[in-house]
Amino acid sequence: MSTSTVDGVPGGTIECEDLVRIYSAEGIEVQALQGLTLHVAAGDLVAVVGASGSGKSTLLTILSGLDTPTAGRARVAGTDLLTMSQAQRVHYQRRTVGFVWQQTSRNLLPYLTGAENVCLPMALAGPVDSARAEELLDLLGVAHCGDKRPEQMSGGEQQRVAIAVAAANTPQVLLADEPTGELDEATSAEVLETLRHVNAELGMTVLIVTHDPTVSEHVRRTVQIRDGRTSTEVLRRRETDEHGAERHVAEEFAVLDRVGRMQLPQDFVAALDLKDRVRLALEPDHVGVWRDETRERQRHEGGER
Ligand SMILES: Nc1ncnc2c1ncn2[C@@H]1O[C@H](COP(=O)(O)OP(=O)(O)OP(=O)(O)O)[C@@H](O)[C@H]1O
Repeated sequence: MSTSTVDGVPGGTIECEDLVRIYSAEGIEVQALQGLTLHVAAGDLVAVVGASGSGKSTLLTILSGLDTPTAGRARVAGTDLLTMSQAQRVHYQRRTVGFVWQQTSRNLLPYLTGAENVCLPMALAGPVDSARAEELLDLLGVAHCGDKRPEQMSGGEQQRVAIAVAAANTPQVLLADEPTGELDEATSAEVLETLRHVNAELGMTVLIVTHDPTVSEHVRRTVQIRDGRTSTEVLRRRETDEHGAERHVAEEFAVLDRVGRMQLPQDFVAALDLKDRVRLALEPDHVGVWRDETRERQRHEGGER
């Protein structure tokens, strides 16, 4: 297969600094994002994971240009999401970013075939290149769905065609909101591999938002959101030992913001029963964090008196 028409544009960066989103409903304010900072390099493949209500969908809605943050900075592929005009927003949504949503009904029109669905975003943005649509479906392993309507496809096929739709206008960034939410484990793995393929073959930056922790096995970088802020990250890489054997190495990092704030992973806090106040010490090459024994001592002495 020729790659001449499916060549992508180089991926775009995602830069979020101190992002805040406050929803007000009937006098009650909810801080869905509380100063979230996230930087994604061009061409990277990143998963954002977090519990229900942690702010994942809010972040994705902002990155897709459907919502505006209350405060902070957000730039995607050089577009400032806080100051863009209406015309820029339309261009941004048609050309700069592509989206895959959890619900297939939001991704594909039921009365169009797979190929027609892929051609639709092209028609909205300019001339239709049906050869490119076919090549995209082929690249994503769903060429056989070109003539089928969504109801004639399996859930996994629908999501892979949806990825082709999202990639139709060669966006620099592809955003996926719970793309495997309605799929079983094996089909989920297939869809995640398809996103990985899009990233590797077309060079698009791919950001997947999910509550599914197994996604981290398919991506290089997993960012955890907690209470509307990025808390920890896991980076995965392949390493070859001196005998030539390949192994996967996963390292956990905490995210430090501009003013030096970070969140300790929940399991670290629980393991050492850390609460209220911790003792800190700067060592030559690391920072030590201990339980506040002084408080316990004072409490103990107070009890003895
Ligand atoms: N339109 C809205 N109006 C009021 N509050 C909202 C709105 N959208 C989200 N929220 C609140 O903001 C917080 C973050 O919600 P968000 O949907 O971003 O979380 P999430 O991590 O995507 O959760 P889930 O995995 O359940 O979709 C939650 O407390 C939610 O109730």
